[in-house]
Amino acid sequence: MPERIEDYEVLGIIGTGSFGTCYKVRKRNTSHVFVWKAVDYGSMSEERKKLLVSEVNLLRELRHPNIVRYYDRILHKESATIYIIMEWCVGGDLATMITKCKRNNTYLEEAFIWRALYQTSRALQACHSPGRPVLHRDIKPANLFLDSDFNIKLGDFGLARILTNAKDDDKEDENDSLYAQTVVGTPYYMSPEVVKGSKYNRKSDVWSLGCVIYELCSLTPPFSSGNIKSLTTRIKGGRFERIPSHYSNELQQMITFMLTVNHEIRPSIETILHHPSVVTHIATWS
Ligand SMILES: CN(C)CCCNS(=O)(=O)c1cccc(Nc2nc(OCC3CCCCC3)c3[nH]cnc3n2)c1
Repeated sequence: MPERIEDYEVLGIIGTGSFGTCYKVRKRNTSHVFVWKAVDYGSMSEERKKLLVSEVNLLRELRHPNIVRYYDRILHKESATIYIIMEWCVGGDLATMITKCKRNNTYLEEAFIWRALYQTSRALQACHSPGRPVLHRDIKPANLFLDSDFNIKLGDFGLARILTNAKDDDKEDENDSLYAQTVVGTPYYMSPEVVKGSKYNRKSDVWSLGCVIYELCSLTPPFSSGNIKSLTTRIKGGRFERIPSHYSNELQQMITFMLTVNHEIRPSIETILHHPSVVTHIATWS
């Protein structure tokens, strides 16, 4: 029996993402808490709607301990809204965690940062697997969530890409780079190759992940500026301050490796997961 929106009780709104409104909901018959993202598809063209439904169906197949679980979708024709039902991540997102550290003048534990690197890499490995290259395109702290055991959950798969364009279906964006279209804020995590207009590729996710891991250490992104022009110049230059001195040289070297400007020599996710530093740190933790 397909689910209906009446099966859920809305507990509250938690915000609007790059594509729709996000609610915390409780399923009436089990009391389990979920998130649903309500997306208005009323203004979408027929083919965009088909793309959206096929993308959401694809997401339901993405089952991984470090990827936010997509459970189901409810097509509410009366309001031309699709409700995407997802796992509620009780620990919130890394952007909020970084903000709290800045406010309290505290730094994150190095062990947590290695774990975040490992778990996010495992999530990307699942997306980069040859069978189904679902490139993420929007790796940033606000898209990385935490469960009750502080495990990382990568969220907002692909959706941002498809749904951000949904609004202006009629007009094509002048900048065709899909990544640029999905960036709803300042592109702090955009890779040099995408800045230069090349196609987004698996190594672009590695660059963005490098920026996120840097930010978990320094509480600020490796490349920032007041305007996009100088930000993109800094990204292409690839130079950044060392992470705070209490973090190990090993972690500094791993981040430097991921932030290699030339994507051809930048490590792949596989290289990162098999890197001796990662293997050593994960062994001490697990
Ligand atoms: C940085 N801020 C904009 C957001 C801070 C975050 N606070 S919050 O939203 O209340 C909060 C507090 C505690 C837990 C959670 N859990 C959670 N949040 C999601 O999305 C957040 C939402 C995404 C669109 C933009 C607005 C925020 C999930 N998506 C799938 N599973 C999710 N689980 C959220």
